[in-house]
Formats: sequence, C-alpha cells, structure tokens
Amino acid sequence: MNASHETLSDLTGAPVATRGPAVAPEGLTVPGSRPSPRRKAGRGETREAVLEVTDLRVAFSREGRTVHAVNGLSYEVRAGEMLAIIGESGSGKSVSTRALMGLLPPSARVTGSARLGDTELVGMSEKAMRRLRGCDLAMVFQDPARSLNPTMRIGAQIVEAIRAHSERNGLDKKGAQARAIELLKLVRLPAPERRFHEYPHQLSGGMRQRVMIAIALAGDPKVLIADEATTALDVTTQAQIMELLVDLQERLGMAVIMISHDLGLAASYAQEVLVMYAGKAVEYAETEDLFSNVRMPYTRALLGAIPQLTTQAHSLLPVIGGQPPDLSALPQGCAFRPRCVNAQDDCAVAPTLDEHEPGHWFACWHPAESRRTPAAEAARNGSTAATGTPAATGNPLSKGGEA
Ligand SMILES: Nc1ncnc2c1ncn2[C@@H]1O[C@H](COP(=O)(O)OP(=O)(O)OP(=O)(O)O)[C@@H](O)[C@H]1O
Repeated sequence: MNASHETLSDLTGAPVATRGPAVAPEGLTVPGSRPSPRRKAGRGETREAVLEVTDLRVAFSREGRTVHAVNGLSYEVRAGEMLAIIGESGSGKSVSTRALMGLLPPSARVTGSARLGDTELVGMSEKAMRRLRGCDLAMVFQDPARSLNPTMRIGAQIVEAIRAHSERNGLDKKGAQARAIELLKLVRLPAPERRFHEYPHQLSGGMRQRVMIAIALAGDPKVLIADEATTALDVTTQAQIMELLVDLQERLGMAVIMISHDLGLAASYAQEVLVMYAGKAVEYAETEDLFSNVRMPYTRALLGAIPQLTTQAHSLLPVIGGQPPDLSALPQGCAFRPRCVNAQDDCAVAPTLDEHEPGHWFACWHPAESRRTPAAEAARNGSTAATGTPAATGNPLSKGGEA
C-alpha cells in the first residue's frame, strides 16, 4: 500500500474524501468535478505504475482450432487511478483480465508479461497465484447474487476472506470480525453491524455488490478489477457503486481496472480508456483526450452505436454493423478492415498501436481527422481559461464530445 494513502482504520469512521474531488451531500464524489487525469508519456507523470501488462496473449485450444482471444495487449495502471477497458462483446476484455488472475481454464495458453510490482503474473504457479489472488489482485464480478454463498451470513463470508489472508494480516477470528465490520463501513453498507448477521437474500443488489467489494478489499489489493461490476444494477445504484470505487481507489491508493461495455460510465469515472478489438488495444488515451478526439474508426463506430448518451443508454450494449472477426481465423492486416468506413488497400497490413499524439495511442492507417489542430487547441485552452473550471474533465460524452 502506498504510504501516502490512508490506512483502513484511518478510513473507517473518518469523514469521507477530505481531498480531491468535491463531495456530494451524501459523501459521494461528484464525477463532473474530478481532477484532470494525468498520463505517463511526457506529461510529468508522478504516480507509479502498479501493474504493467506487456504483449499479453491468450489462445484457447477448442475442437482442434486455436481461438486467439488476446493478441498482444499492453497497458499500465497506476496507483489511485482507474483504467476503463471497453469494446464490443467478445473483444477480449474479460479473458485478458482473468489471465492476470490465473482464472482461465487449462485450455488457455497465456504468454507475454504482466508485472504487479516485482511479481510476474504470467507463468506463475497455481499455488503462488492462490496466495496472491484476492490479496494483491482482486476482482469483483457482474453478479453478486451468484458470487455470494446464499447459505452463509455475509459477515461470515467477509471474515472467511480476511482469514484467508491471516498469514499477512495476522488477524485471529475476533480481529477478523472487527475488520469485517470496518470493511462494511468502508463500503458504506447501511447498518453494518446488523447486516453482518444477515444472509445475501436479505440485501438489495447494490448492497450485495458493496459486500462483494468489501470481500475484494479484505486482502488490501493493489489492483482491483471490476468486470462489468455495475451492469446488473439500476442506473442510480450503478452510479453509487462507481462513486464508491472512485472514492476507494483514491483513498486507498488502489488501482482499478474497470471492464465495461458502457462508454458513458467509462467517460464519467476512468482516468484512462483502452479500447479493445479482436483481442488488441486499438485506441488508448486519457479519457477526455480519447472521447473528445476519437481517432480510431472502431471507437467512433462504438460511440455512434449508442442511440443517445443519456442515463437510459447506460445499460445498452453498443452494436455496430458487420460481424466481429472469427478469432480462430483472423483476417490479414487490420482486423476491423471488413467493417471500417475508412478502409483502404493498405489496411491489408496490420497497423501497430503507436503514440500518434502525445499520450494518444491508436492503431490505424486512416484515422478520423484530429481535433487537436493548433487552432482547435487555442480555442480549447481559451475556453478552459475563460470558464475557470475543469471543463475538459468529467464526462466528455455529455459535453458534446465526439459522439
Ligand atoms: N474457454 C474458452 N474457450 C474458447 N474460447 C473462449 C473461452 N473463453 C472465452 N473465449 C473466447 O474469447 C473471446 C473473448 O472473450 P471475452 O469474454 O474476453 O470477451 P469480452 O470482451 O469480455 O466480451 P463480453 O463483453 O461479452 O463479456 C470470445 O470470442 C470468447 O468466445
């Protein structure tokens, strides 16, 4: 844990969010007033990368064929920040993160590198992975009802998770119970002492997801992966859970990888966004930069596939014309070529993911025109100075972004 961040006991009972973004009356952070995201490449980045993924590949053997689900994925996540991984269904979002957790079936072959601090995750033995999983690296899934044991009280489930890490935390049963209550307070479950003794079916969907987050926090993770963690929730609860994650990430100095098909959520809460197609990163930038200056035709298509970027659109899965590629017979060149409005003959050669503008990476020979022309930049800087507010932060989609 980063020493500059608060400890768990500092946090429980302490007032919420004493620095950083503005605080809503209920103590929840306000997405529109979040601080500007920072990025490594040449912008004076100060925060450390806690997870560095390099050329990650995952292939499954299935019925005599090889399914190339992840095809050379690289990114990094820093302490206290959120990276959103977005993309169509089947683009490799879940497989790429499950590979980090060692949660893939034996038919999966994982290569490349994923370094969590000094620890290499790829190729790690199951025994070592069991020690690390839920500890340095934790995951929250879409359906808390299925992840929780319906026959166990929630307190007992959290205590079990804490006790699983007793080698590290040195807590006996009583200490673990006290910590479980602290965790329930930390995730702002109402009436934590009472809820401790309740069963999952007595809680709402949002409360159950808070319990799952408490379990994920039991090992004091450096990186929390939220795989469609709010998809099953109504829009209001979704926002509350996202705000909770943002708050925890900032206060505990934890990095969060948010996997989502919801571009609006990514735009509202993440510092950086990585867009995946056919198991590859095709666009990668700070959130505001990406959504206000989309260069990759696939990202544009994803944005264009959302009928209206209103709150109602939050649960819609973007669907774009044409079929996603067959991952066991990927086409030569750019995998998006058959569906791309800008495709030309030279797309038969695969473009690499390059940093075409400072901090803005994309893999395309014929991208959309950049909005970062000198004139546009001058106008943009002028308008930001004129308003005196972090106009470029928050949810760019709701501020007349690229969509
Ligand atoms: N066990 C498996 N064997 C073979 N192929 C698999 C296996 N698990 C996943 N895949 C394939 O890997 C590809 C990527 O799947 P993944 O679940 O990562 O997609 P995703 O982007 O998370 O999609 P969604 O948003 O629908 O969850 C898919 O084509 C999927 O069919």
